[in-house]
Amino acid sequence: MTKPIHVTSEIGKLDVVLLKRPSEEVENITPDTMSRLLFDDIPYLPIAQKEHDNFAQILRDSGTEVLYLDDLVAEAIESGDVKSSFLDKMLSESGYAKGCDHDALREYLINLDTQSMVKKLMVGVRKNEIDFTPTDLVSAAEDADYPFFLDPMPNLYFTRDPAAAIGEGISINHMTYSARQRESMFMELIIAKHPRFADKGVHVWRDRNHTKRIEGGDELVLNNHVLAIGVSQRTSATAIQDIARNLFKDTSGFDTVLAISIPHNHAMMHLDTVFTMINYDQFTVHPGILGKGGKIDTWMIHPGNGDELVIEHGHDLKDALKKVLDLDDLDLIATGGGDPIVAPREQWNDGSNTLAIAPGVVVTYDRNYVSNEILRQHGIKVIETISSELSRGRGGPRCMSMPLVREDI
Ligand SMILES: NC(=O)NCCC[C@H](N)C(=O)O
Repeated sequence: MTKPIHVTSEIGKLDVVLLKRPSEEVENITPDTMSRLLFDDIPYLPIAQKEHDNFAQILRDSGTEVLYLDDLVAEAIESGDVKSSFLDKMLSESGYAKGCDHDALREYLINLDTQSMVKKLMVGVRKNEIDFTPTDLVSAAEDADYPFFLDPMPNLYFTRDPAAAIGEGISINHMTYSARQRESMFMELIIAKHPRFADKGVHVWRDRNHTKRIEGGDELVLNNHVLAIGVSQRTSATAIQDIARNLFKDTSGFDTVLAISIPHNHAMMHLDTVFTMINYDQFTVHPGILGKGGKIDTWMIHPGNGDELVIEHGHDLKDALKKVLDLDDLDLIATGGGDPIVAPREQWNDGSNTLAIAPGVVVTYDRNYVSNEILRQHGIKVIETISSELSRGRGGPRCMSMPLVREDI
């Protein structure tokens, strides 16, 4: 029987995927909180939902089973009978370990049915929702005008980042910014308590109880023994070495981690915003990540003695990919055709962030029409999804999907 998690490539036919339909958490973004919540604008929710439904339907029409995060979380809570303990953990990680505001929030949330409680945790709790005025010292010292008890989690529709499926296991991530750190609690809960995953032999290659950061947008499964990881704004060297050690010593089958350095900025926050695998030997690459003469820093990591890692530094992405994939040649397809105006414009709206649903078949945003046409010229089948509002969160089709099962290639 297929395992609940089985991902041995970026391109094998997508059988099962995890999505999160954007909901009212997006309507809790304000101009004041926008940049801290990692958004560049405020999406218009009804259109964002229509666009997301369109994306989900494309996947279903391609034979993919679509699971939704909030459903799995509610089912895991019910099945594990952990409503109370999960709520306490969430409140604690939201800054309310105890005290009168903890008690008021707890009272409000625990009395909701499980689905409503889960939704509320994701959407956030505004101060005016609860008839309660904190009188404790800590609250008095805080900004009285701040509108939320619990911050919204508007980035949840980017299911790619809080966790990553690798082989028959998962990395559950300690994320970089506080705006997203609580998100991975949901996947931790699902793996531990949901009947589809719990006690089904899902390995946790690295859990979220770390201080060093890693995010799923940086974790690309190139094949059944090679993982590429971005050295980025969101993923640290320590976390890369940690997960490499765990993969090498466990039963993962992985023997190579290829770390790829990318610029540390918001537009290119993860490796998958600038580089994705779309066929056995074809990749999208944003030319902005390549330095003089097309150079880029890479580190090929292999197991050494005991816990040691053997690390080989290089400067050529194509060479490194040819080596780890055992290919004579490969096709790096430049976003926007490498045009100095088109490439950064389309990359900004995730023109490099393609989701492969089978070898040579990708889902992309329709707005990146230059890059889409170039992909077609390179023989790729491109299925476009509508994208005016979803793209305001700075993530594309790969960011919005977490593959759980792919066919082997
Ligand atoms: N893998 C990705 O690149 N995900 C996009 C995440 C966008 C989100 N607003 C963030 O900044 O984390």
